[in-house]
Amino acid sequence: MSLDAFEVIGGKPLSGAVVPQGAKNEALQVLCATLLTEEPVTISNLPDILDVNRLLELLAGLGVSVERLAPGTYRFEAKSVDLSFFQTEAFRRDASRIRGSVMLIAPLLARFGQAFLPQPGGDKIGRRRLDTHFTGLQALGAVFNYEPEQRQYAVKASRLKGAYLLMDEISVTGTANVLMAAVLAEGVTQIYNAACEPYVQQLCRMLVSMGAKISGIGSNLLTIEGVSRLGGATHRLLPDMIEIGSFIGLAAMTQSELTIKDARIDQLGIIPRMFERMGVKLEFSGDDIRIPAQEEYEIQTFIDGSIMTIYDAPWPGFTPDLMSIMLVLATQAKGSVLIHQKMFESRLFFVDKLIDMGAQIILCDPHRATVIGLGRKHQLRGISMSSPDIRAGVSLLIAALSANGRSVIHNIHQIDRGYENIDGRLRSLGAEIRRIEG
Ligand SMILES: CC(=O)N[C@H]1[C@@H](OP(=O)(O)OP(=O)(O)OC[C@H]2O[C@@H](n3ccc(=O)[nH]c3=O)[C@H](O)[C@@H]2O)O[C@H](CO)[C@@H](O)[C@@H]1O
Ligand SMILES: C=C(OP(=O)(O)O)C(=O)O
Repeated sequence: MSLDAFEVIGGKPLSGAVVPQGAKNEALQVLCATLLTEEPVTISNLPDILDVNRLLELLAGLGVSVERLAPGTYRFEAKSVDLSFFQTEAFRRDASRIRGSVMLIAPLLARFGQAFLPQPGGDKIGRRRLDTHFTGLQALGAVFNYEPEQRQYAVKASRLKGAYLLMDEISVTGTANVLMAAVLAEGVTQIYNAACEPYVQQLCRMLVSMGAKISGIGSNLLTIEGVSRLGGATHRLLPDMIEIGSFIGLAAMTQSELTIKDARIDQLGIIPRMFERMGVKLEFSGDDIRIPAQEEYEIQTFIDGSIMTIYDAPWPGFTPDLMSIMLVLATQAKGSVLIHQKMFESRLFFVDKLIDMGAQIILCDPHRATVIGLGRKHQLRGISMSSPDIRAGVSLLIAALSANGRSVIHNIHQIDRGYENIDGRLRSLGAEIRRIEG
């Protein structure tokens, strides 16, 4: 049996400073982009997490030279790419484990004229369609084929030609894919209704430093003038904004004083403001965020006195990946909030575990949950539970750290997908947590 569970003894305030890891979702994009050139690309601040390590293995399998220069810093050289790797069982297995593998498609299509992909993995949080990716690539001239029996996607193109694209939804990885095809396409491409999350902006910046011509970075209209080849680059990942939000939630729930160092506050959009709406005090000093120990926090109401709603939206709206953290945070707040998870259909079901721990939550439907904050009148109680997805997993971990007594969280490889050495870092803040068989 593997050590796939955490044992947590909760109820202890933590204290200290944390440096956020590099952003998981940015890492998955820029790693795929290394395939766009035969010249060396060096990327630093890569987090040591399951999803990144799996993608590194996929790149190595494709023949990319992957050289670790220092912890978190790697040099990539995609000089001789081996497309026969697509036919291997290793490729099928590893590519279907992570969501990020979907972004291998466009760079391979753009540089070698073909790509295959099994149904990519990632969180099981409801339907996650890929239509936007493929209709975008088709508009640039690719021929697309889906084999339903094998759940396998294939694309081919002898040449890609720039076009005007109105994306049918704002997709983060979809935008990244089409963008990576467009940079090497002939002529001008416009991507309207593009996603503009910091992950996508960072990918654009790295592509520009490789020689791509992109304007409109940070907006929902990207204009790309294709070039015939791209060169090498050096790129550093932003701190992971979802991890930053997770630590803010952790500090408030456990009444701890924590400092998040080098948080790139300028890149966090409305994330800090949303925590402030939940009553969490934040102090900004330079690029650090200090969360003072707070006995209680009170959820604000809207100006007219009506109940607060927190809902997700494409950037610059509030990221769906922090909705579970907001929900758990609300369980101990003073006041009530409606959590409205608009994007994903199965991301709120973990509330059952919080209810078992003593939280007051009404799951209205798969997208909405009303939380009636306990206002610290009762502490949550430790229980045994299983982590359904990465963010629910961390939310349950936060709940367990704030709860009275012992909790066991199973299925923690879900958390390890996106949080580097989370138990070690929590221990250094004073948490009682260890890995056990599960
Ligand atoms: C590896 C990676 O980067 N994963 C992130 C990426 O996933 P990913 O790129 O897979 O997610 P998409 O942006 O494509 O869309 C997410 C889901 O929301 C739906 N949708 C999308 C836009 C919209 O306005 N309304 C709507 O309902 C889509 O149909 C899809 O089911 O972006 C998601 C949305 O920020 C994040 O949760 C994931 O962590
Ligand atoms: C949903 C997430 O990841 P993925 O898209 O890799 O499943 C996430 O990071 O919250």
